[in-house]
Amino acid sequence: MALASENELERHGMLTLCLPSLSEQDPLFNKKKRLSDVKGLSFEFQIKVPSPPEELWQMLNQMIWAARIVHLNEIELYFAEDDNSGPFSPRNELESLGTVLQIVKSSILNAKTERLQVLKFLLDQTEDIFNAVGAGNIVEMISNKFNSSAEDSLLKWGRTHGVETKLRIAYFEGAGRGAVAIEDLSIGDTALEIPKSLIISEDVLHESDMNEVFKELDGISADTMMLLWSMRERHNSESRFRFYFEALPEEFHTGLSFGIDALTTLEGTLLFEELLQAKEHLRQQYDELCHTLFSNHPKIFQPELYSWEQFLWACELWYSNGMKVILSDGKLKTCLVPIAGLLNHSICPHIIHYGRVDSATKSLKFPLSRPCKKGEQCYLSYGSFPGSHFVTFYGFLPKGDNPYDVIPLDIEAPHAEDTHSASDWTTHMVRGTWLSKSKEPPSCGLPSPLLYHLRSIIEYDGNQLPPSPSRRVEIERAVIETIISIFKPMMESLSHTDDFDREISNWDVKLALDYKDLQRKIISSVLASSTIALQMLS
Ligand SMILES: C[S@@+](CC[C@H](N)C(=O)[O-])C[C@H]1O[C@@H](n2cnc3c(N)ncnc32)[C@H](O)[C@@H]1O
Repeated sequence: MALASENELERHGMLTLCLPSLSEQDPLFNKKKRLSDVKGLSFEFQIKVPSPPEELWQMLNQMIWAARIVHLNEIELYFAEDDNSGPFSPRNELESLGTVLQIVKSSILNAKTERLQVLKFLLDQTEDIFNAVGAGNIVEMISNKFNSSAEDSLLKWGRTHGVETKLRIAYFEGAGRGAVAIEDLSIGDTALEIPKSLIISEDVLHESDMNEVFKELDGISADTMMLLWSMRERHNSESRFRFYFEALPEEFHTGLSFGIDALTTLEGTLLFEELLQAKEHLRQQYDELCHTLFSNHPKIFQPELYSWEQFLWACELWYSNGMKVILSDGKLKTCLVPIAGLLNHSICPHIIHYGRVDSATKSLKFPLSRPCKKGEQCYLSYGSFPGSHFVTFYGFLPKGDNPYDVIPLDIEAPHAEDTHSASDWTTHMVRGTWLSKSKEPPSCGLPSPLLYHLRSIIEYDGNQLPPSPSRRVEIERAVIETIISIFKPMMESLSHTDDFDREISNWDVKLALDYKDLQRKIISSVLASSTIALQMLS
């Protein structure tokens, strides 16, 4: 039967709204398709006009569910249980509601009378849900007064060069400087706009005498060149980015600067190994550069500006302040963006999309994905990272429940022929089971892909027949016991009492202790859920 065209449907009093459907280019396409099929969701929605509010509500919910699936990232999808329709994370929720809002808004443009009423209803409801996302997830920081002369000069310099902003700078306990809205800002408003000419990108190298030296070197990356450039530019009183460099901290407190006490505190955690490896890698890189650049070109790379400590400072600058930006030539580059670099991160950020220089305005815009009230701190998303990444490269742990705080598991994928049904996940992980909505057996909050995977390994006993009920219980018990056997030793390695008193410790030991506490909390939740699952089985 031929499908009715949209115009025909409109004549018959039907309203059609279409979400962008799942893209086959998306590497997660198959998994998302399976999930949307399980939930019986489609990406095209039709409703009679007029319809009672309950029916409109139902359709809006279905639209939001489908949008959530479209916007799931890999970690969210791993933990998205079949019986859970979301919300999956603040990030996913903001993206999904943003998509729904955009579709409703674009349909409103040409709508009249009853259709307009329906669309207005959908718009108001979506905006209310949006406001609730923020309200439920904000972990406010405490703002203190501070002497902001360097920041004032930076803002003044920015404004004279075309920066537009609806933000001011304030100081926040435990987070340093941050940006606060100077008026009520709505979704879509541009909180900050930085002209392309103020963005520190590879382009600055073309004006630098370093470029000739870099051309002689094989294999030096653009990021390393920028790092070396910024080490010298920081001390250049003639620099056109002088106000930017003057407003940077003298020291960065990231995991890469952890002292011996903080590292000792982390022993037994994965972060301990990660930090040692990251630091060793940077030291090796420094030693190689030192040999070829600093000794062969001492006039350009003056030894007093290129110590190991200054190299580490520049690495921390780029890791904690670098932003991935698509420049006018369409290429994605890590850049330093003056003023935008003062925005702090939140799990529930206001700004998610900011990565492309607008070719019409030749500027980088920071539009809001959720409203920000006057006086509220305006947060950016640094990305969906686990705590270990934030500690290593940014030197903090985000407040609140971080849905990306996962512990990766080193479980080998079985060969397809060794199992009844190979899971389509090749890597596995856990996170705090308090984040799971499926607390009931058999999963008890443990991730289904992991249970499925272990089941498929254990189930295989050369017998292709479906297991009997008693064998099924045996398999289930073996699955949970395997999980306990992985996490019990992890917990034991973290369970000795720490040697340091948090109250009188340095920033790095405090952060290491916080990280360790978080790891303990995640592992003990996994063990508690496993114990409940075992009790249920007996
Ligand atoms: C891009 S800068 C942001 C501006 C920074 N607060 C400053 O004063 O320069 C990133 C750094 O800000 C701090 N930061 C950002 N978000 C934070 C948060 N939610 N909690 C604590 N510190 C945060 C961390 O020190 C991080 O390395």
